[in-house]
Amino acid sequence: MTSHKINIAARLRPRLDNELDDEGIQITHTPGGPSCISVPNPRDLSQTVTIFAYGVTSSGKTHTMQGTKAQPGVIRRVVEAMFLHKAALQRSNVELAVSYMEIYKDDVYDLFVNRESAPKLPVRENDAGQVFVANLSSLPVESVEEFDIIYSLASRHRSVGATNLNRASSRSHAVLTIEVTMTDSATQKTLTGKINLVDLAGSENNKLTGNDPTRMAESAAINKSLSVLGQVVHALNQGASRIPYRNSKLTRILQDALGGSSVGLLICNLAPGIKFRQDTLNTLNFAVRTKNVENRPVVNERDNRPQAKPHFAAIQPPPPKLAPAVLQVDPILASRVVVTTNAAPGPSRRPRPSRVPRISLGPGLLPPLAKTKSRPAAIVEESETTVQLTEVDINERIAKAVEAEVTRRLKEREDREREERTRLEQEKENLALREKQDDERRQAQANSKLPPGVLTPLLARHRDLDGQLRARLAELEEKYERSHKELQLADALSPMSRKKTGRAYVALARAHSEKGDLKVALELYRKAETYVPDNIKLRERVLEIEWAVRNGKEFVPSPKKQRRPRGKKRKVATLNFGLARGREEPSSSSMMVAAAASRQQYAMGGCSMDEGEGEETEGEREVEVSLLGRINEEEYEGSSVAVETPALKRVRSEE
Ligand SMILES: Nc1ncnc2c1ncn2[C@@H]1O[C@H](COP(=O)(O)OP(=O)(O)OP(=O)(O)O)[C@@H](O)[C@H]1O
Repeated sequence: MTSHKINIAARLRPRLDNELDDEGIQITHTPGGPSCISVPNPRDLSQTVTIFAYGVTSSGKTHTMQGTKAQPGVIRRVVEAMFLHKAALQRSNVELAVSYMEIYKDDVYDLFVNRESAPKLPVRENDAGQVFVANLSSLPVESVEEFDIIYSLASRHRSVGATNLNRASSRSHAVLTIEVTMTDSATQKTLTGKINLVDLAGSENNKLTGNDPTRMAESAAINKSLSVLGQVVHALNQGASRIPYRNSKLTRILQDALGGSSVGLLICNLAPGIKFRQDTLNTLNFAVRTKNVENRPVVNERDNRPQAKPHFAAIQPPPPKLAPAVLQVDPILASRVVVTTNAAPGPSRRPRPSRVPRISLGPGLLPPLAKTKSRPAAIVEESETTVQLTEVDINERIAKAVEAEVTRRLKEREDREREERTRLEQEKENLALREKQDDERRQAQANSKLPPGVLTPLLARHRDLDGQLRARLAELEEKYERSHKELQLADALSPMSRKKTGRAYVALARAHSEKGDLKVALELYRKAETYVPDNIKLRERVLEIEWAVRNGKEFVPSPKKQRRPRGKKRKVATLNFGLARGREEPSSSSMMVAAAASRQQYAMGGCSMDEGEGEETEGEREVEVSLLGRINEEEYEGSSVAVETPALKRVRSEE
């Protein structure tokens, strides 16, 4: 099914005899072209033209806008043209003023102010919905030469940096605005307008530009703002209900040039070469999308003559006297909204919501003509009845609406102020409460403090204990490691070898203990224990030495008996040797000899054994036998010392 759009026609009746020609509506007919009905809109005080240069970095945007002395750029040419035009206008007084700003990393700076001292300027919106940069200086210029001086000085303040692609790359978006005020001396009408000349920073690929961290940060801000610019254009083309102008300062400032009431011109700067192919495509795509953005330019005219008298003033009673506040805003609200029709062929777009905040209409106020198309039935009816109203009625209604609006705004302001006061009071209370809590906490801390001098010794003791504990742990670990290894070794040995090793350790330990080297002796005794774990005497010796070491006491081993001459010992040892070799069942006497010999050997190893004559007990004997078993004389040769014990004597005498 094909769709048809509704065609719209407008018919303006001629003025009646008693109506003044106040030029409230102007119609322009172009033969064969579109006709235009325009109504002045005091809410939009500027007729604006915006020219902006767009393209990848190093594509020639600055060259296009700024140019050189030999090849002047767009800015110089525009100013020249304006002054030429000014000179041609004999009857009018034309004034030009220039402002110049840059948007660097999404902050706005005045380029007429020295960069070091330039503050960030806020972007604001006035009551009529127009966006402006607050505190931006505007300098009047009288000639092209004067402009040249001002402009070249200000351009030096612009943020420029070297990249791989451009040794003088603009790091900011620059917006130069020329405001024109033209007053016709004869008619006292003032026309205002302005032209924005924008040198955008170029989109950047950090790989190609080789940016350092500073440049990267700038590049991120540039790319982000350009991306928002693309989103704005896209949203405008889609007829979106929300246009993201506020997402960057660039789009916010250029709001009027993008879907607003200004005439726009986009210059696409393209860089040659294959490395810019994708950027060229991007730029051209952006241009195609921007081409579809519709702006609604208006003529801005202000009438400086005294206000025309209201119609039917002679026959109607005077309008009611309004409050002073109402009278102040009356001229603004008495105007009507802009209605611009364009009969040019082409696809019509969905209506976009106006960016300009409109004053809410009170009951009885005539709805604007532009809205009649989509008004609900109730409003349509009302508008039909209001056709019969006189000018006085209309003024009365307007006055009432204004009054209502002013009251509403005042109330709103009061509410806001009240909220702010409440918030501040609440904050104060919170602060006081927090301070009180802090004080209480501090007080509690102070009260809970220990008396001076108590904590220090405790801590010191704690530190000492800590150190002791750590040392003990290290010692235990080391011991465990060692004993573990020793145990493994002991397990691997045959019983005989274990005994031999045990004896060797005992002998060494004894030697050290005699030298007074108790710690080493203790270690060696412990090692010996690993190999002969069941020896009670050995255990006792270990405990004794441990105690002596722990308490710093001297350890006095039991005194050694006088050693027997070597020959004698050999004799005994030979006897024992015979026993061992023969593997005979030992007789009780030979057992005694073995026991006696073993006792000698053990004593030589250093264990505390009773070596006193005739003092040998049954228990000792058992220990000796169990520890040493059969003695192999050769094992002890060289280190053994024979002692003539009473038991040995007995054995001898029996033999
Ligand atoms: N039409 C041109 N004729 C001769 N030289 C040009 C032209 N356009 C650009 N250039 C040269 O190319 C270089 C880059 O140009 P320019 O600085 O204007 O690029 P840009 O797009 O502003 O870059 P950026 O975004 O990095 O600021 C400059 O040296 C400039 O003189």
